[in-house]
Amino acid sequence: MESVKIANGKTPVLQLKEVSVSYSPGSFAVNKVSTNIYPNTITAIMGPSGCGKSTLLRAINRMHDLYPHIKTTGEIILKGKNVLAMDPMEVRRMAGMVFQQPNPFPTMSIYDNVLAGYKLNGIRLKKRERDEIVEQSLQSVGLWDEVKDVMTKRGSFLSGGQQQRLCIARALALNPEVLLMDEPTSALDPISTNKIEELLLQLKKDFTIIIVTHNMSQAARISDNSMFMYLGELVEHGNTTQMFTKPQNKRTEEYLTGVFG
Ligand SMILES: Nc1ncnc2c1ncn2[C@@H]1O[C@H](COP(=O)(O)OP(=O)(O)OP(=O)(O)O)[C@@H](O)[C@H]1O
Repeated sequence: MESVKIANGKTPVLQLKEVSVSYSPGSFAVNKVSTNIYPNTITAIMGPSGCGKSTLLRAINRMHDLYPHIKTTGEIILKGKNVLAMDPMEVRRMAGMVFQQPNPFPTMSIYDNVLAGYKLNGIRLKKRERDEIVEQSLQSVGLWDEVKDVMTKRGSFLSGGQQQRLCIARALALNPEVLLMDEPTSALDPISTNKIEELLLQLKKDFTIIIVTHNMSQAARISDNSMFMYLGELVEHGNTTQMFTKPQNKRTEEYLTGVFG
């Protein structure tokens, strides 16, 4: 398993040690995945449908906790903290999640949507702090100029691409250590997709991003490193350019060349 080539001289922001997830006893949707994710990188998780990409992403921010029958084992260390032993609310503050379908809270204003994480965490802020966080978060996703005069309108008033940028702003508002994105552009048109891709390249200067994608050209365009998963296992994790030109594993090569997928 490739790991040296992805180290960027910094301490890993996220460490996975033999992480397994099972939906039913004896079968593993994610099977002993171990690797490190380094700061200020974009990591693409690729692999055929059902290989465990979303399951792994959800394990990182403890979303499986909502269902007691789902068992997660191994160690997930985020910024030195043991995710599986932490308060799930704190984990979700440190590991922001963005989904395939833009999901702003439909009855909330754009302004309140950006601050939703604070509300859920019961964190009270002064009006000046709220205004600052909203402006800064919307600026960082390039949405401020488009929405600053319609801040009281509902999030659902925006276009799909704008809604997705609002959801990214909502995650960034909490200043997460890692941004987890599950196929964030697959419901968007090419122009909105392009905008999000450019945005992610900007955001990696300040954040660490993990993105599940079925779109190999997207992975090649924006990611520094790629993980290839197959049947719940992490087959290869390496520098994206290297993986696309010289995959180490035959399965990775077959997937990338379209033999299966
Ligand atoms: N809630 C669930 N209950 C039971 N099994 C599940 C559940 N969610 C996923 N699985 C199973 O776990 C395995 C991994 O699914 P997962 O959704 O993580 O794969 P994926 O690689 O993200 O797939 P896709 O690319 O199609 O989104 C699959 O066999 C799937 O059927």
